[in-house]
Amino acid sequence: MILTLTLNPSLDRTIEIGSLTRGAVIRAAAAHLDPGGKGVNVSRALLANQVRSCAVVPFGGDEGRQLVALLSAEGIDMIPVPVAGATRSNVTLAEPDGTVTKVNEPGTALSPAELDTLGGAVLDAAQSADWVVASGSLPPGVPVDVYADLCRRFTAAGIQVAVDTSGPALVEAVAAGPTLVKPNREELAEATGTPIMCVGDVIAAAGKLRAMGARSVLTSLGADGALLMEDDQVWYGECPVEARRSSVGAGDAMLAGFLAAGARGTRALAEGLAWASAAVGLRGSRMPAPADIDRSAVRIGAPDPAQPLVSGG
Ligand SMILES: Nc1ncnc2c1ncn2[C@@H]1O[C@H](COP(=O)(O)OP(=O)(O)OP(=O)(O)O)[C@@H](O)[C@H]1O
Ligand SMILES: O=P(O)(O)OC[C@@]1(O)O[C@H](CO)[C@@H](O)[C@@H]1O
Repeated sequence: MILTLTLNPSLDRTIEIGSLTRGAVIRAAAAHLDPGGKGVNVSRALLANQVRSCAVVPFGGDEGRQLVALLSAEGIDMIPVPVAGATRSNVTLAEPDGTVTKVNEPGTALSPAELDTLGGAVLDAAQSADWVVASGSLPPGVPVDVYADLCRRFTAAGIQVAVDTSGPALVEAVAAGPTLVKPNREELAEATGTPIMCVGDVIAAAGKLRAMGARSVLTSLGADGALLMEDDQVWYGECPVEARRSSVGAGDAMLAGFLAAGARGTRALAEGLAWASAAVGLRGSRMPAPADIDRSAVRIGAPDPAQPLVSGG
């Protein structure tokens, strides 16, 4: 079972527009409301593909109750933890060519008592877990080493830990020796303080994260695919998408597919790429089901360090 923790979940509202014009009144073509948050999405993707997962989710206010209702409607196995602050709403403006502009609220602070309750829920549920996935941003007021602390506890107990976050929380978590981290290009560049313009830069930066403590580094690179570094091996892969609709949640789908396929080597990398590309072809932050996933377009091989990264970085 894969347990996910999302300290900062969200209601994800995706609004489909023709084009983004600042200062204008834009008449939306359609709108979608999805349950969101990075760990939540990992659990949603796993559920959609019949892989056992449980999501620990703080929720507050009418928005939090709506989040829990949406997750219940999807059949998510979850441990909802009531908190005082209202669950945030994040808005995506999606254009016909797949370009997305995203506005994420900071979320509301968690009190030390609420954080303790969440930590206890995770520790209890982790007793029957193979993996713990700590994923997403931290709400205001949460100590930056919260993922690192959980990482130390679980690795000491022999439970594998995956972390997908950014900034100081990622740097702190890496130092705690997680089994796996899943930064995107920008998060990797920020964590290592190195510009990332080509595949060789990704390899060097992922090597820095391993030297800092991470055991495996799965770096997602948007339209440029992904690079996996584990032990002394490196693989690069890509999976073109015919019709981009929304890349929101594609990294979460990648992590879910990678974990579902055993979280090591080219088979897991290929599955992560296939799930991620499927997510890009779906509206909003929908997670792919088996019927959405096409593995035939996945290409895996040795990286070419000189290959430039062409998607936005
Ligand atoms: N335009 C695209 N074409 C093909 N694949 C894409 C595209 N955008 C994203 N992907 C796939 O999705 C994966 C994750 O994308 P990205 O690197 O943007 O992750 P992310 O920033 O963590 O996403 P999110 O935080 O929204 O989950 C990529 O590694 C790639 O496999
Ligand atoms: O603010 P964070 O936690 O970094 O990201 C939150 C978020 O953008 O991540 C998911 C996509 O990965 C969305 O469901 C959600 O809105």
